[in-house]
Amino acid sequence: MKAIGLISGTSVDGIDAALVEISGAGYQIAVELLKATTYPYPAGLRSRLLAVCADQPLTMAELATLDDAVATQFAQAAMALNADLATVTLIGSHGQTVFHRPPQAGPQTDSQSGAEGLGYSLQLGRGELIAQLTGCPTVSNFRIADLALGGQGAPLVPPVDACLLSHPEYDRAMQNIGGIGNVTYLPAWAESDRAAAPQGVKGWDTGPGNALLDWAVEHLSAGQLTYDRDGAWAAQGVFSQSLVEAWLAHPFYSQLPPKSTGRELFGASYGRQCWAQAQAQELSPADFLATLTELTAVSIELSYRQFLPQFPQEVLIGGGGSQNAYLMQRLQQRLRPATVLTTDQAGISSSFKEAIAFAVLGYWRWHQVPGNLPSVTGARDLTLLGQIARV
Ligand SMILES: Nc1ncnc2c1ncn2[C@@H]1O[C@H](COP(=O)(O)OP(=O)(O)OP(=O)(O)O)[C@@H](O)[C@H]1O
Ligand SMILES: CC(=O)N[C@H]1[C@@H]2OC[C@@H](O2)[C@@H](O)[C@@H]1O[C@H](C)C(=O)O
Repeated sequence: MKAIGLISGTSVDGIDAALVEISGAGYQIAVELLKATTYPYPAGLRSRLLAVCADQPLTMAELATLDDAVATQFAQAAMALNADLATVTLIGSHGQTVFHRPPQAGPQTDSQSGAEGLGYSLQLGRGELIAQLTGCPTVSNFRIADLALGGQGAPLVPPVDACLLSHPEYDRAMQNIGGIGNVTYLPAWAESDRAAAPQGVKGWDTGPGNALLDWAVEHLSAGQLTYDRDGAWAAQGVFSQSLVEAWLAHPFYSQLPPKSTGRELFGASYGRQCWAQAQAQELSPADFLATLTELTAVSIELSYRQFLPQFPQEVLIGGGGSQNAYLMQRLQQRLRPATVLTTDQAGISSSFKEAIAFAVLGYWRWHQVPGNLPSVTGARDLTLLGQIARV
């Protein structure tokens, strides 16, 4: 069947849309990318979303308006693919995360809530409106069922990574570097074993990916730039080892998986603290960007050394960070002796892998195949992910 996957990630840079042909059943699926595009948010909507992610208060009426503005942009992103939507069976839409609270260990602090320690995650862009605007049944709200089972609700892409990127003979790690970084550990998985769910797959958020870097670039360029293209600015600086070490004392890095995070920990407010510390050490803007880039690279390395069952032979990088040449160079250095490649080199688009994944998660929901992996999210059980809005 033809399906469309839509996502705007924690970078809030725009909506990735992928039209795919999916065949097969369960975990034995084949996915072909037919068309893909990135549909940027209008600048005003992007800055509003970033402000909301940074805890700017909003009324319920404003929330409703924002939700529908996001859904409208998502529908337009699907239409921008210029595909014949009558031939598309479903859209799998992740939406825009504006709030993510992982499950809390220990006693619930809010005595008003009966839901002890459960996580909560809010993605804007309601599927019902996307379905009405595009005429395609739309699966959305993928994270909530896993959260209700005590899971992190994230990352959700690892089982799709397992299907698309596992090697039959050796272990791999797939590292996504979007706004936040997340890893999927992929044990060797032979074609002949694929009738059953993948065994031993792990995955968690490793910490900041590009979110802090993007904040810093925007701040240092007084809003003229939104990201460090190819890492060219950072490459002109020298990183501060002492600051990287100080930042690595953040408790998130030593927390045992399953774990997930977001802009709540590694957003604008944390960026401002880091910049104040960098200024106290008289770091130049380029040194500061090099130091943030190093934090991303070292936090990934440490995460592997602390928590992976074994250090992988091969690491595949996906997401926008794979296009940052300076970051890729630092990762190659830090992840030795592993071979560091991009997912493109394994046949899957690094820019559109997550959009493809939400088409697959939609396909699994459509065919009643559980989409979460408790070994990744920590949920009590497998469950169907997503709610279907029909037209
Ligand atoms: N040529 C490039 N050079 C450097 N960085 C780049 C380049 N292209 C993209 N990026 C970075 O990648 C980011 C977007 O990455 P991506 O689209 O994977 O993030 P996302 O999907 O929003 O995040 P997440 O995976 O956390 O949900 C941009 O904000 C930018 O920082
Ligand atoms: C709550 C949320 O939106 N989390 C994102 C975020 O961006 C990267 C990382 O943190 C990952 O855990 C997740 O996204 C991908 C698509 C996932 O669920 O696999």
